[in-house]
Amino acid sequence: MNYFNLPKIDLHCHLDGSVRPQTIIDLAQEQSIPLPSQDINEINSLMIAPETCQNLEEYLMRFDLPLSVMQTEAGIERISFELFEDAAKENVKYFEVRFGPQLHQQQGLSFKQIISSVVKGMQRAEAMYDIRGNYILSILRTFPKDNINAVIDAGAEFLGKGVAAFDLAGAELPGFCHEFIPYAKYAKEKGYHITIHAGEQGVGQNVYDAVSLLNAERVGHGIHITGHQGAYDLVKQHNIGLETCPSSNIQTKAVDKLSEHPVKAFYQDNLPITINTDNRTVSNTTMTDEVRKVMEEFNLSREDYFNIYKISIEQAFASDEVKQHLMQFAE
Ligand SMILES: O=c1[nH]cnc2c1ncn2[C@H]1C[C@H](O)[C@@H](CO)O1
Ligand SMILES: [Zn+2]
Repeated sequence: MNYFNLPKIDLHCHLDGSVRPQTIIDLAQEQSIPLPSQDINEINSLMIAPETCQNLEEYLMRFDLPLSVMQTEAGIERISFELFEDAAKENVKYFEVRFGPQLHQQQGLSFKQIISSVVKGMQRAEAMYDIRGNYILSILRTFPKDNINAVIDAGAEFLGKGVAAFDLAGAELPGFCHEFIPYAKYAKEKGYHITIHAGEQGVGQNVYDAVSLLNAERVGHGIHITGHQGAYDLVKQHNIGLETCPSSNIQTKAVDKLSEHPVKAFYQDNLPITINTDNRTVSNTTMTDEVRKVMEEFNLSREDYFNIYKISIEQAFASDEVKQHLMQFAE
């Protein structure tokens, strides 16, 4: 099967984990930021999380370098444009990209400037290519909470105009959801969709909490519902979208190898699974690669692929008009 040509939908991809290495070099030069090397291969290998990663925390250390050049409006706009361009060129028809506005204030940008820059880059790509998208605002779970509502307020202006949802990301501790109830409630009241990274690092209860306490409509990863019957049943009962990211899960040791990934078992049990990249540079992947890996490892057919494509449409935080557009590509 030609995986490159298949129409694809990516609902879980981080902007800062998906920066082109050459862009890091260009922007560092423009912004007079010293780099450990000027060699593109060296920069690339500094950003890719190695197979020897022990856990999610080690994986997350790869984001400092890209973030160092994502502190100006022009840099952020360019990186957003290029990510949508890269995705469009491999036939991604709809793309939800997430990022943490709190990580882009090192040089004093306001949340409005930051969010407006990512949206502008996305819209420039949408005008040039056959791709549609939305942004998801990720709050870092380990950061101080005093500016979370300011992020939500700044993003609310862009709802329906490039921003669609609220997320929690970063290291996953057991029980983290309890601390974020008022923030998720506030985001929901403002009109955000809710997706939460949960059940990535072994804690199925976190998925249960994300759905029951934070009103999550989808969860990032969610794979550890396998060890928690209550979470599994809740996901099934409420048709909660599971944003699986197989390569990333292997790097963070969420699973030991692809054959042990529960994505096929979930699919066979009619859970709404989607296939996504998580971080194109840090996980050294594309949607073409993720789809190929899953289909080949689990012997999925073309019909299975389009079932998953349609689940992604159903789970997308997109307008009805965009969903209708995406249905044109379905078989
Ligand atoms: O897979 C992930 N799990 C939890 N947090 C993640 C993952 N990938 C990236 N992040 C974090 C690191 C980024 O700096 C942040 C915003 O994109 O989100
Ligand atoms: Zn993620």
